[in-house]
Amino acid sequence: MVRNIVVLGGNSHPKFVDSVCEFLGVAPSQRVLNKFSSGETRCEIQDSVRGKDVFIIQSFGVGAGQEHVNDYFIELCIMISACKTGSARRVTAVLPMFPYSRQPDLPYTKTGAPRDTFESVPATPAPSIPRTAGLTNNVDLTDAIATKALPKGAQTPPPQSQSHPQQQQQSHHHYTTHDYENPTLVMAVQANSSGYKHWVAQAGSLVADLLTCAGADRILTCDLHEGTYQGFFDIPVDNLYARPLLKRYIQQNLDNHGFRDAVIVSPDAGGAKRATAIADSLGMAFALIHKERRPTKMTDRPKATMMLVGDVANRVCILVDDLADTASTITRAAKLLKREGAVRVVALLTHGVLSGDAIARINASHLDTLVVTNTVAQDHDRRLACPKLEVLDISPFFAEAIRRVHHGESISVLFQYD
Ligand SMILES: O=P(O)(O)OC[C@H]1O[C@H](OP(=O)(O)OP(=O)(O)O)[C@H](O)[C@@H]1O
Repeated sequence: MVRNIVVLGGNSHPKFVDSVCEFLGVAPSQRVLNKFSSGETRCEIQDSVRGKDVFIIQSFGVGAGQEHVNDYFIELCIMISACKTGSARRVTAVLPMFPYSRQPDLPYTKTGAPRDTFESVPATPAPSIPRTAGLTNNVDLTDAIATKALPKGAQTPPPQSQSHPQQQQQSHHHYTTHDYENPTLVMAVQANSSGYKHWVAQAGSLVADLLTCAGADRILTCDLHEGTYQGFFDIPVDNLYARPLLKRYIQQNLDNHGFRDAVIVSPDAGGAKRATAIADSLGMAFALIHKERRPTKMTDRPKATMMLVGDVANRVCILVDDLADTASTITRAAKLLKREGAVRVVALLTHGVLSGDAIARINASHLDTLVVTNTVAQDHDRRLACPKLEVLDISPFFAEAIRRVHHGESISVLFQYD
């Protein structure tokens, strides 16, 4: 039983909140969290938080519609703010899965360096570039300067009416971060028909700022897509690892196949560090799938091919990654591994977002088993719909981390012998 602590839950993952509270030996505090008919969130904290150490748990899976992630985020901000104005001593936002940390602040080309988004057309005024004369002279200087900024001999971009249909449909498209790999969309982002380079929003920084502005004193989360995202905050961020849980799964469930003969595979270069950490600590082999996007000729458009680095023939493959959203990364990887001779493919992930038709994709894929933790709610219907899905309970880790934060104890010690 932990004293002087308040645990509140948002609407995203009530089972997780109950489970954490059970481990801590406290009851979840009472609150009203619903919506006005206009869709605005209404929050009322019904237990006193004055002078208390408050932990607000909110996760970020996808419910029936894609809009849930943003709804849950606003809920969290409002709850934080309500506790601060209710004189809480400290408010820790507990986000088992952190939204928006996957959106890079600089969109990357998969062929190398970040795209240069610091330049725009028209360019930032400089001595060699004429300044705009103001908004009252009816001259569209945007087009004039854009034309001047084009290299000699280059074609003027087509007028708006002739733009590619895909560009016109962009506002209705449900984006994934894979869109940074889609040459058509990337070209549309880089230079639209008016010659203006679209400014890509720095959503990651904004989300960090919003949580801090709402009044969060501390963040507790797990397996951030980018570990460096912690640096976006000027409050402490504790980033837990699901690694011990995933390792235990490998040791206990793949022993019949001799887990040391299995191969840990990272489905893309971005997750290689995460996957090698597990492979190294279990003394297992490692393989990497590399997405090759370089055109072979100057005139070729970039085309994705997946390349396997490592030997998987006649072996069990364990794909390790932080998350599956549309599940296309792990299903494409599973197909390649089977083609290269893998006897069984198991995917071990921290966050099973599984949005859109991910479940159908997994069911139809070469993947034999998908193991995720419950940082994102995996309801009964989803488990029924996907017989390949297994769920590991990570709530005891969070309960222990909350207890440690409350008592000012070390969090890193949790992973010392990992
Ligand atoms: O289920 P999916 O929709 O395929 O998404 C999952 C993939 O997306 C993320 O990586 P991302 O593609 O953002 O690239 P990175 O790892 O190189 O940052 C994540 O690490 C997975 O690999």
